[in-house]
Amino acid sequence: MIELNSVNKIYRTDEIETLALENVNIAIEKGEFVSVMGPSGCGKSTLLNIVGLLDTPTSGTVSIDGTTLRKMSDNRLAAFRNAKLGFVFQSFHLINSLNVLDNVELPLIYRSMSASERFRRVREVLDRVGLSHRMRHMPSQLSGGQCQRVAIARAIVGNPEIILADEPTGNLDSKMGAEVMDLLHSLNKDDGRTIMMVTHNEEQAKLTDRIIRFFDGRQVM
Ligand SMILES: Nc1ncnc2c1ncn2[C@@H]1O[C@H](COP(=O)(O)OP(=O)(O)OP(=O)(O)O)[C@@H](O)[C@H]1O
Repeated sequence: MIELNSVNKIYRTDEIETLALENVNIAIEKGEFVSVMGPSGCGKSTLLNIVGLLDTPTSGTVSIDGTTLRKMSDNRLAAFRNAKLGFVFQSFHLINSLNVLDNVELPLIYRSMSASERFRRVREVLDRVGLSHRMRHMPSQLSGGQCQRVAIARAIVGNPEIILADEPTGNLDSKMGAEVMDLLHSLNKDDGRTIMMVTHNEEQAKLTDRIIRFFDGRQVM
């Protein structure tokens, strides 16, 4: 379902070239929960950005559900990303000036949905993450774990098949981290969503279906 073939990514600055990904070949099946691990600077975020269509490989191809993404226009790419992918980040990336409801509603604004339909959907996902009673709170009035659950609600509100999570528990204590992991496992097992998660936490990675390890831009077995 997610397929990377011979993907290379080179960052060029005036002074140096960095080969951030070298000949990466990955296939992730629908419904899999995969962890990506490796030391700092080995290319994990680059990989997630490429799978998330936020960046393009220097060479090689990325396809999602059989659609090869190289040839798409920016507009189509944005629509594809909005429909297929949900993102969760280490530092939540909530908009601090918007309340929980408005943050979660954001991905739906670009869809042709009535306001009442959008509200119904936001309520549904906030119920799913156990936070509908915090709908009118601002992010600053929530705990870190609650912020991450709001971010997860925002990631799933558009019903994407794939969730890309970049160190989703990196800013949380172990109890809140465990709650967020339980939620991700439920989104995988109960809702059948495919999850690709970058993590530094070996214990969490062991509980996923598969660990992809990187070192210096290359996959290691
Ligand atoms: N925009 C950029 N321009 C130049 N070099 C970059 C850029 N982004 C990343 N790199 C380099 O590419 C390599 C891979 O970086 P990446 O952020 O993917 O690593 P990472 O494994 O996610 O690291 P961390 O665990 O510290 O977040 C690093 O050597 C980094 O310095």
